[in-house]
Amino acid sequence: MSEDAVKQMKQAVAKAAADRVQSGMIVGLGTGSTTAFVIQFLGDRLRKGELSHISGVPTSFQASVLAKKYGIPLVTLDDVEKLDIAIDGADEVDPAKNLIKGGGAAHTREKIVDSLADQFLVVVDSSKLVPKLGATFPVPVEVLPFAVAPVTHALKALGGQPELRMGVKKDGPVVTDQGNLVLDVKFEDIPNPAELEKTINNIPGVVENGLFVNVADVILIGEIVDGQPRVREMG
Ligand SMILES: O=C[C@H](O)[C@H](O)[C@H](O)COP(=O)(O)O
Repeated sequence: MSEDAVKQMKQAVAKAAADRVQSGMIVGLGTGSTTAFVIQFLGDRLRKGELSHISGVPTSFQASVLAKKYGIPLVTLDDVEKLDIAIDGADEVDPAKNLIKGGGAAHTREKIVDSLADQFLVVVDSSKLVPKLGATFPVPVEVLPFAVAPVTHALKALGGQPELRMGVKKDGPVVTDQGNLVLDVKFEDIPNPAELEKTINNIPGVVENGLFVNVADVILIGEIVDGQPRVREMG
């Protein structure tokens, strides 16, 4: 699939998601290349007067910067108890609507914000659909720097192959918005994602992992059909 085709799929699904937001809503703003388009489209709708009085809860520094750029007023979790909708991307989606997230190291805040929404809407291009979680993507695990060694041992004991995520255009490891590190853990098989999500989070020193089980309400998929971008909802 060409880069241009992937961009078209992301834009199509992002527009469909932004069109579902209504005036007055409190909206969780996800992180990543797909949700960057969502934030841009929400800004466009505000500017055109199609939408008014929305507030965004950003899931990362990136989302916050983009929301400010596109004129979306922001609130924090100190200001609101719940959200009307959260729109977020994913790295993998299985047929049961379970996800792997955290390719941008933002999964900790994303899980908090996404789980507080009345509706958690996931936006992906068709390349993210997998028959089973873990097929193409490792599970990102945010870890306190102090605990990287013991958490690495514990993840190996669970059958995973953890690798410290390294920076691009920055020497040394990726540091999350919370000041922690990320271990990307490849598992040969994830027979029970719900159980693995809980087991990993139970390791002392783990802040949060990127398995999102039973949290997504709606999955919108951008795809190319007969050369044209199209959006469908996972049944
Ligand atoms: O940490 C990042 C997030 O979980 C993203 O939502 C996820 O990595 C998908 O990003 P993208 O839309 O860029 O593929």
